Amino acid sequence: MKLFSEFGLDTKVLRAITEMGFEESTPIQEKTIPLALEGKDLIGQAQTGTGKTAAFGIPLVSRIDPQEEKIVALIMCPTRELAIQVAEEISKLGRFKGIRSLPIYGGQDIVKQIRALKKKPQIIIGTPGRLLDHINRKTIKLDSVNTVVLDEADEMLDMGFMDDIQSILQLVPSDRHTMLFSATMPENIKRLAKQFLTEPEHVSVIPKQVSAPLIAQAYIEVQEKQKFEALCRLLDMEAPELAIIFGRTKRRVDELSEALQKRGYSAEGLHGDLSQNQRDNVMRKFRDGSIDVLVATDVAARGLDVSGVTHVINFDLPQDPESYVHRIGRTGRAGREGAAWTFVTPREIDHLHFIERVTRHRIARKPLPSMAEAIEGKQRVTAERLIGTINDDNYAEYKASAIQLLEQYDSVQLLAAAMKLLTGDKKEIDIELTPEEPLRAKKRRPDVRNSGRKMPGSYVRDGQGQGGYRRSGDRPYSGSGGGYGDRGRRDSRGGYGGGGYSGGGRDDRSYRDGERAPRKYDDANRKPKPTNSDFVNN
Ligand SMILES: Nc1ncnc2c1ncn2[C@@H]1O[C@H](COP(=O)(O)OP(=O)(O)OP(=O)(O)O)[C@@H](O)[C@H]1O
Ligand SMILES: [Mg+2]
Repeated sequence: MKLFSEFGLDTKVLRAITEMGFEESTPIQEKTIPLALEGKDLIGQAQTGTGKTAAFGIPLVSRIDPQEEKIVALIMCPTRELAIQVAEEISKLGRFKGIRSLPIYGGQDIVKQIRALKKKPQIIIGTPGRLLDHINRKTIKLDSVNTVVLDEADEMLDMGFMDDIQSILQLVPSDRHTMLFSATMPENIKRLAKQFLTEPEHVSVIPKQVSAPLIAQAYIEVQEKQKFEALCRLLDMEAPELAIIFGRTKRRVDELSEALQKRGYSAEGLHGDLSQNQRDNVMRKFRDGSIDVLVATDVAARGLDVSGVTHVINFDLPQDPESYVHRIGRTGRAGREGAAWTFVTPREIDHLHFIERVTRHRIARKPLPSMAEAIEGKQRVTAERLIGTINDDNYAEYKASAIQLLEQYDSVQLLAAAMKLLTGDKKEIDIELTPEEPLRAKKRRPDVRNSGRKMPGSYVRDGQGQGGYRRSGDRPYSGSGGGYGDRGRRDSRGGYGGGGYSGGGRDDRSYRDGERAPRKYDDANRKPKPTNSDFVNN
């Protein structure tokens, strides 16, 4: 592994990298940074959570002159949350060099964005729809842009952004430097690359061998009606530090987050029908740990990076294998371990096997956690909280009443009652969710093992990656259950005030969660590929 100090980077950029806690480059960074520093066009593919953002971000900020008063770089992302997150990382990287960057996304007050644009950012990070709005209003001009990055390009095309991306790229001078990152390389991405990239270098670090996965994958077979109880037991047993739970539809996400709250969990929902303010708030709370559970549609499946996410739970099976890989890739990032659990109803087992075949990874079957395991988990966490409070030594004012109580009651009795209170147990509250229909494969799945299809590979970690690029001072994730109240390092990304009203609203396309445009692949040579239309929501 190459150290960042060995790339010959500007000292200010290197300082920023060091302050972010990075020492060693990840494989995609090692390959991409030297090429991009030279201005070579490239197509990058690497597993989830392996630092693709810094792979393009570092050379990007390195090549920009802080004196520049025009927009010289443009980064396009599929979702608003991702635009905000990438902007945050770019701003950290460019901080000491004095680089100005700005996220531009739908749902945020356009007047506020226009005001921010007056501060002359050099880098714009945006979703295609809103970017085009600004271009049409002439509040963003692209004639000085010399670098373009397309992050999650395949997802942007799947969302129907092809026309917007093409219109935008046609406005950027053609002697630019272009970098395209994509999890998969379907024909439409190849075509886009051919049209807009110049002799691109293809940088792919997707190991073929399945070994030493950092994400432990398991599934539980469960009836639709039992899913919620199963979820509560799983959360109790595993005691995640932070968890993301994926539901199939917006209604599902709303019902599920509400139900979890009723049962005493600290959970909130995220989907495309919420206002931008609500979305920003939920993400902020999740990032700073004021909620432990994020319930989301696939809008959160791609790219989101929140440190401390130890668990991903697929409450509903995802539509396709790609979605599965991206969803579970929200954990097990940057050399850390993670756990991914998937609920499968009996009628969906075939679909699960299909996902296993495409991802070339066996998903272990696990039994439904027993009531005893759930209780044990919950009590362990409660005990840890109590002990943590003792260690903090900040409870003197409670001592007098404790002594008084001990005169009247037995100590075990008292402590047991206090623990019951602390667990916040609300098992007695009945919950009923609207059932979702099972996902089923309509016809026999083709064997796609030999289709040459490239999956983003969190499931195919190369064993050596383990810990190879852990941040300095990081503590490895210590198995399930541990560390309640010990949030470890947590990015305090926040501070992105969402505006009120949404302007042009073109981006709304990106948030049709659960009803995304069907994927189109027209490469005659490819083996049949799953498309959403292959599955029936019957
Ligand atoms: N060299 C490094 N050393 C340690 N941590 C790193 C390094 N590079 C990036 N990271 C951290 O790793 C995490 C994942 O990075 P990033 O979000 O860029 O991954 P990604 O490859 O884009 O994943 P996805 O495919 O899910 O979008 C981030 O928290 C980032 O700060
Ligand atoms: Mg990413």
